[in-house]
Amino acid sequence: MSSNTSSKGPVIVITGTPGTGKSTHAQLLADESPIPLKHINVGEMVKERGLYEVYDEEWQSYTVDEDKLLDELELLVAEGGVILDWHTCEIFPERWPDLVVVLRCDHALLWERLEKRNYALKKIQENNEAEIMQVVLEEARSSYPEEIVVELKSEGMEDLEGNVARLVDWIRAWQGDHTS
Ligand SMILES: Nc1ncnc2c1ncn2[C@@H]1O[C@H](COP(=O)(O)OP(=O)(O)O)[C@@H](O)[C@H]1O
Repeated sequence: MSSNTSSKGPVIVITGTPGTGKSTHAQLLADESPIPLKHINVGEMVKERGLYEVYDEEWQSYTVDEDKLLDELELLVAEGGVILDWHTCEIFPERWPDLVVVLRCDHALLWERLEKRNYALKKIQENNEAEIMQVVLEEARSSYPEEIVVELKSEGMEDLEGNVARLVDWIRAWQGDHTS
């Protein structure tokens, strides 16, 4: 069980390979949630607050300073009512999330989305392969209890709307369980 049972809102992790739709889902969920939720784009936070050790030019990515990042996030998570949006989740302590959503996307569609972002070919290939091998899903399953990990398809607008409606229902149920 999460440590956030008495807090003002649940802690929801939205994870998945880059391009699967995490930020799109997190933003819509924050807009539609019956409880105010703060959308934390962890990748942006790492960049803005300098929570990294080096920037790797070759892979166009940051090597995150995990201790610093966890210290910053701990304060936000302790308050509750947050969506943690990141392409990896295993560094978040098991006690943090009430729900871990893993978004999935057909790899050919994902390739197109990442091309539109002008990612280098090598980075597109790496992410494409990670999606095929369901790396993030396995990571989530090995880091958190089975019952809080949910795999959702994110290929079209109907998926997005259906997923967010389902998550809003989950938040209402959470609210019911945590209101005395
Ligand atoms: N379910 C979906 N249906 C249609 N387009 C989507 C869906 N999910 C994401 N997209 C599109 O794919 C791109 C990547 O989405 P984004 O939310 O930025 O992914 P992530 O945060 O996982 O990197 C965006 O252009 C977004 O509009």
